[in-house]
Amino acid sequence: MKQTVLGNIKSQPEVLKYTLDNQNVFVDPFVEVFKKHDIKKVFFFGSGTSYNVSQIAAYYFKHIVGIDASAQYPTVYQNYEKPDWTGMLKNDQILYVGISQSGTSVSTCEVMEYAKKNGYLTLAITGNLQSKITENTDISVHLLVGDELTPPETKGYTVSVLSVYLWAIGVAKAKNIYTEEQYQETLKEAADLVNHFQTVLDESEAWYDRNNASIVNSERIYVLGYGVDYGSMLEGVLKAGEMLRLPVLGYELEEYSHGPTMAIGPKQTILMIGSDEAEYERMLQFRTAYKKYTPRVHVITCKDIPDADKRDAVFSVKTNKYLAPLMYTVPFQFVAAKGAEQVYIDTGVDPFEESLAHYPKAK
Ligand SMILES: N[C@@H]1[C@@H](O)[C@H](O)[C@@H](COP(=O)(O)O)O[C@@H]1O
Repeated sequence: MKQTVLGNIKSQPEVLKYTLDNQNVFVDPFVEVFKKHDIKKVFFFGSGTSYNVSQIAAYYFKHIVGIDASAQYPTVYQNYEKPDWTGMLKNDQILYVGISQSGTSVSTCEVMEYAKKNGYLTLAITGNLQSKITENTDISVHLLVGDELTPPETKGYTVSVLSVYLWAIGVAKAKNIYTEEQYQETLKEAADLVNHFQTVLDESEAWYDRNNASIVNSERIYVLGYGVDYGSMLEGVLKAGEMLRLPVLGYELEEYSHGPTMAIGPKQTILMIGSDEAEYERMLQFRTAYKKYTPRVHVITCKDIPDADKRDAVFSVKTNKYLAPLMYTVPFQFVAAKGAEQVYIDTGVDPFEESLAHYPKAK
């Protein structure tokens, strides 16, 4: 049967559970690199959805593992950055991680080749272990998403975020940053979220269904995020942009208040993503202010909002701020896929036929 984006979205409870249950496949080889080498810095690379995952991965490695980590656009990195501007690190203290579900994104493959040629440690995570990216990396591990045969990635995103989270807590355990007890506790939190993912889907779809009329009729959509959910914001922008195809703009929460607000109007939709971090109260302050200019203000969170209304998606499933991006992306998946369906866009077809972004698939 032909895959659909909506079908892939709805398969997430199952595919996330499979990923969690089989995590040794991709966690063990990754943690091994940290056991063998004194890694001081990690670069994460990816394109599109996989770049957005890289943003979240870098956050995890900085804030869970306590290591220097960053997400980079492959081409920008290759042309304008250096592995170590201080010149103090040895090659085997720097790890390059390429994230590519297909394994064929041109710039991600190229930056990994560049890193390998220059003698740095390279590791890829991909859904296809025969793909191009695996030719250019020391180690390739399997992204357990199965086939995603639609042009936009949805389940690929959540499986990738869960995978990089499991990497981070696995490394935290190996480096004694987490005690065995803390590790088990965090693993349990991940399992709890995965086991409740059907509720996340149901609540996201119900939220979309009660708000769809105003969302698909927006003159533009703004997505605002902060902290770890800066990456969630990027993914929200990408999904709505590639499927619903309305003008969609994304900003860091505070940054949006510096100018873009001059254009605010009643036919604009503002979607704010909020985890349990320093900016949470600030987001609620902005929510009250923006509501004076447009009624279409939505907060997506699992924290309590004292005056939550039907525009907000307040999940009954609760989780920590690191895992929350897994669920906060789901409302955007529905905006993108169901919204597209309602305006007769076929998300199974990519109308842009130029094969510039990807290498051809391995046979
Ligand atoms: N339209 C897709 C995006 O949805 C995807 O995120 C990107 C990266 O793909 P990959 O993860 O396979 O490198 O490729 C294409 O551009």
